[in-house]
Amino acid sequence: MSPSPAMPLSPLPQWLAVQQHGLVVSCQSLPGSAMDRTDIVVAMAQAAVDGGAVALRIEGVANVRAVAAAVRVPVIGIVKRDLQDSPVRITPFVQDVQDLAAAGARIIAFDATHRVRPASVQALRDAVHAAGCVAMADCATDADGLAAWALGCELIGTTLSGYTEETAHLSGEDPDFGLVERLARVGCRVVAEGRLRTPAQAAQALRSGAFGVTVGSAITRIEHITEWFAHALQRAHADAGVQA
Ligand SMILES: CC(=O)N[C@H](C=O)[C@@H](O)[C@H](O)[C@H](O)COP(=O)(O)O
Repeated sequence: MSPSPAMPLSPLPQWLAVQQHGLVVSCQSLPGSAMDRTDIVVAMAQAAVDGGAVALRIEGVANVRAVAAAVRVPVIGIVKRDLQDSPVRITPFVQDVQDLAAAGARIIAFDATHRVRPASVQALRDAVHAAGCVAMADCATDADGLAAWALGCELIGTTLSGYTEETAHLSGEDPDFGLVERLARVGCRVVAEGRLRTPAQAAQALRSGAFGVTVGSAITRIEHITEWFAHALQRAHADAGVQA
């Protein structure tokens, strides 16, 4: 990305400004898992708040409604859909935005990547603002982030780095600290999100210039956490077998 002059920060409501440098916990059960129940999502959300989360990222209108009623911190609402004619999954429709706002989300996140999509980034941003909410643009690249920031989205998430065709080479890698740093350096308000697994990585994201940090799987997806440990044991066992 060619260097560009720092861009002015878009205004942020006071209730969100005070949460700068805080931890957002994404409480998203894997679809169909034993944890995929609204009462469990609410319990995870409450436990995350008790642990110090300043905001929660919640998927699905019913889950957003239940969590927003149960906690005092802001909810970042999303809806995930698997569409036939677009790779965009996160909050693809204007109607999704309106439903999330009605359910109590104060921040609404949506896919802001440059891909074939049912609703433009601008239309989604307009709908978020018309509902009186804060717009979080889930991005994969510098170009996505800069475009969303220029459109007036208040938060730029690195959520989709590693999850698009263009960035697939980054999947399985560390968090995309480079993307956080480059976008923050040119003046974007960045939320680091995606593949943050440890407190040290969360701290590194802040040092890279992030406004806030979102952690999901490493806190709320027992299946993933268990797999990480189980695979580590299998690898250690296999290594020991080779050495024996
Ligand atoms: C790519 C995509 O669809 N990400 C989703 C966005 O809401 C969630 O599945 C992630 O859990 C979330 O972004 C947090 O990331 P991590 O679970 O790596 O901490």
